[in-house]
Amino acid sequence: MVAPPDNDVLWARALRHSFQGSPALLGVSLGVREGEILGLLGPRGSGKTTLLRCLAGQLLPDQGEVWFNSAPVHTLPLAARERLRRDRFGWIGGTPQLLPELTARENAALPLLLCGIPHRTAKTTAQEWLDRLDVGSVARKRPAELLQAQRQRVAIARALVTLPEVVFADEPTAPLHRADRAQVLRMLTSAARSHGITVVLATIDPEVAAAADRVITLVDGRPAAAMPAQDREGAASCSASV
Ligand SMILES: Nc1ncnc2c1ncn2[C@@H]1O[C@H](COP(=O)(O)OP(=O)(O)OP(=O)(O)O)[C@@H](O)[C@H]1O
Repeated sequence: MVAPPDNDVLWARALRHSFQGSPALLGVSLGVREGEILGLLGPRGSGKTTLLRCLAGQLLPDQGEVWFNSAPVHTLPLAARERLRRDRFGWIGGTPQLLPELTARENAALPLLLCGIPHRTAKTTAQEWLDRLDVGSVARKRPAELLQAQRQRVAIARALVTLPEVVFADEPTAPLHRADRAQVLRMLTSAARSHGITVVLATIDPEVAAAADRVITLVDGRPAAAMPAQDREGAASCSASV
């Protein structure tokens, strides 16, 4: 096994994965530096979510390696990967999945409570993040009473509330109206930058990817730059800016 470079917080080598024989990742290698915002840009079905899930330890790749802070993730047993996800990572999906019986503030506070933070502190910290994301005024409402855009802001607050080392964001602005997108993206990136949080941001939208420090374009399960030239021409609509 080759050890990853010391300055990469996340490092993946030659990741391959198929679902029921149909390939989703065809050999992706990448490194993410501490505090970096890395964009993964690609059309639907290009493997962005599968790559994020492998990097986050949610999914074990069929082949290849994932390292976090110079320790292998792909060889960890399930319970250790779940701990890693709970304690060190945050996840923002394209559809906010909040617990319906909890208020917005309780949802945002949940990761802190799971880490054993006292209730009062967890509530105060969650409220601060909701305020920062402009949903402080709906903190006592339950998800069913919120607009989809508000639910997504709560989900983003929940992902940031523990100040995780890495946030994986899979189309984080997808449920938002166009006017809201830039603002929410700015909040996410400025919160990440001010706390030194590394972000891996998957998106289909080049405007969203432009918020990243560096962009890797995926096409058909591999980085566009790694494709043979004749294939790359066909994928010119989402060209790489690595
Ligand atoms: N759980 C799954 N079961 C079966 N096939 C899957 C599963 N997840 C992804 N795939 C397939 O793997 C390929 C890559 O999908 P993936 O979701 O990683 O791409 P994506 O770039 O994130 O696309 P999207 O923007 O649509 O989410 C697609 O062909 C998809 O249909």
